[in-house]
Amino acid sequence: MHTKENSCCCSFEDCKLTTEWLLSRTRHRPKIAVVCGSGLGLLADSVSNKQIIHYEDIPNFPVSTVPGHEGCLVFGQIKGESCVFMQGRFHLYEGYSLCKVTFPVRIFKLMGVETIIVTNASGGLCQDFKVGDIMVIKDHINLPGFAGQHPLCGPNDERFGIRFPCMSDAYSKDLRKLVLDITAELGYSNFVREGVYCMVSGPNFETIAEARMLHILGSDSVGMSTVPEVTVAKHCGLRVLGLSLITNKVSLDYSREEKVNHEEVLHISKMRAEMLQNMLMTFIARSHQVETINNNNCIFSNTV
Ligand SMILES: O=P(O)(O)O[C@H]1O[C@H](CO)[C@@H](O)[C@H]1O
Ligand SMILES: Nc1nc2[nH]cnc2c(=O)[nH]1
Repeated sequence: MHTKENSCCCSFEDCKLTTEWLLSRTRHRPKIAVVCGSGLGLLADSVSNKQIIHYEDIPNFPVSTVPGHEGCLVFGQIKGESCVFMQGRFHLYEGYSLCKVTFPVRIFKLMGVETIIVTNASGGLCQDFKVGDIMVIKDHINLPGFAGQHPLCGPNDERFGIRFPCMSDAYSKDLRKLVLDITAELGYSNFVREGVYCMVSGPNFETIAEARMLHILGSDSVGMSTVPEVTVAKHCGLRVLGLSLITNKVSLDYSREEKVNHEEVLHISKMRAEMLQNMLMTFIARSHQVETINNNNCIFSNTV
């Protein structure tokens, strides 16, 4: 639980220091950030004029501890658009506070990023979903947040955003429409869905009773990430697109014998990364078509 004393390990000044360090080491000025989910680091393969910076070299940055999360920032361009890819994200179950988990999102904001694309691997709860489907995230359920594990708990720094941000439109409707149009053009509509992602803390996968409960609550897929990053992104006025790769079907039935494991998650992610990459490249090239920036909350913008 957060207390007043330990609630913020990543102050505005810490963020500023890290941002200045990065801006002094790269000429890239990304407008789009992509967070790569488990096994999805390959998404950065199509970046041109690459510059790679390892997390361990960046002041205040956490390091990746989970297989399938490489642990570096990849700066460069996709079809002329300046981007940064996070090859490796941080999770609550790694022992990081949610301030640390979401630290990179604030750094991106301070660097001048306007749009964040958050990807993940998740388990399908919706019975219509198949392994390998891609779910465009329409909304989320912040289950740890209900219990006080929330990245915005603690003193609110108005330079990032307001105390009580609205979350009913966390995932930009315009960006969702654009990505759905693109998937139709690419002929991917048969395996692209829209749905609600639920975050649990992990690290264990769900019991059957838990999975049934999440399904009844309206979750279409479940994972152990994304929601803190999206919450902080929305708080500071970034436009958000969320894409969830269904790597396994979550069992709702005591008679099912299949058992999920992380290796299988990584295997499916790698198999589907190319398709996701095609979607992302086209999306990034056309994202400027959607001009509406969610800047209502943040009073601080790229003036570090
Ligand atoms: O959400 P990402 O980072 O894609 O990873 C997902 O895959 C891992 C479990 O296999 C968990 O970390 C879960 O959250
Ligand atoms: N909690 C959870 N996270 C996942 N990440 C990938 N698959 C799953 C899953 O089935 N459950």
